[in-house]
Amino acid sequence: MLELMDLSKRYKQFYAVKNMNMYIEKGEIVGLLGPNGAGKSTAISMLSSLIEPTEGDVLFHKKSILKNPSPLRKVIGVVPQEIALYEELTAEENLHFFGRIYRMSGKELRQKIDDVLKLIGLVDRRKDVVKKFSGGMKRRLNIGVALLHNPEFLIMDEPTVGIDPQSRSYILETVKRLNEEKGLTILYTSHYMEEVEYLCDRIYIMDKGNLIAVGTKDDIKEILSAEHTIHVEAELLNNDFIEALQEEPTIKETFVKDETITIIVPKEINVFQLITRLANETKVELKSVNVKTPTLEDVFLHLTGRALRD
Ligand SMILES: Nc1ncnc2c1ncn2[C@@H]1O[C@H](COP(=O)(O)OP(=O)(O)OP(=O)(O)O)[C@@H](O)[C@H]1O
Repeated sequence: MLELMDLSKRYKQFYAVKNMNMYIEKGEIVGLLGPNGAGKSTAISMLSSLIEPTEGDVLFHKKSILKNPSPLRKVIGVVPQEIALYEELTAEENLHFFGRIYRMSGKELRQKIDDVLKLIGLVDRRKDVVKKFSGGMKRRLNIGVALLHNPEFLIMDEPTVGIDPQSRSYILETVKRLNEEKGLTILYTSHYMEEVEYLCDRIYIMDKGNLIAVGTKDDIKEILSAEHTIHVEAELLNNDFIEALQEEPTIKETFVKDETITIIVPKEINVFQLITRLANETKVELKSVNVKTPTLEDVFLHLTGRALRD
């Protein structure tokens, strides 16, 4: 349905997106994952024809959107990262305002506003002004605006940033339902691994403007198939232990977060023996050493040497 062909965006000498290739089939939820500044928003802006690429092309049903963006524009809904709502208007008034921009009116618009309010779980709050809403409710209304004109293809730019866990899971469930029940094609960008893992069949991972991994969840996890990801917990971590792990040549990556150390080692290494020895030498009391099923987060760590939320 949609294809990105060697798409690049350059600002002076700096490539925000470089040679990006991607396809999205009808009915899919595709994940675009990457840390802040990876180039996700720039890619989305190009593929939704908001900004022009420096090089490359975007094809919608095999036709370039650069020459003629209107067939795509008619069927996409974009949920921007920034909340775009009028604080002084009620939820209903906001939907009405944006519906009018989509040239909807009368009974059709009233019916659609009712449907959307139900879908985003804000029927009871329809008469409340947006400035009284929590961050999560604003995000949900932001999504509602993008759904007013019955889009076939929904682009969501980090729709769960900075919200409470309930709103987050509500949004994730809504995205799943929109796909399963209404057949909506969705491009979902996030820097949360677990969201993309939960929602998407196919995933593109970006870093510093480049795609660094592409495939199904299983394909991407396969990248780690020759390695184990181990989580090490200690009573009290000390720097000597961390340094010993970092300097150990058989350990590929060492990453410390709170009291847990994650390391990546080739499968053939007897990791329990190794860690116990290093802990003894540096006088660290181990709490647990667990081999984990690799997550996409581990894949990102493996590919870039950095955690996704650095
Ligand atoms: N108009 C612009 N001029 C110059 N540099 C830009 C411009 N827009 C984006 N960039 C740079 O391009 C890079 C990618 O930005 P982009 O917003 O696409 O990343 P992102 O993955 O969406 O991250 P975030 O989650 O922080 O929005 C960043 O380094 C950003 O500073």
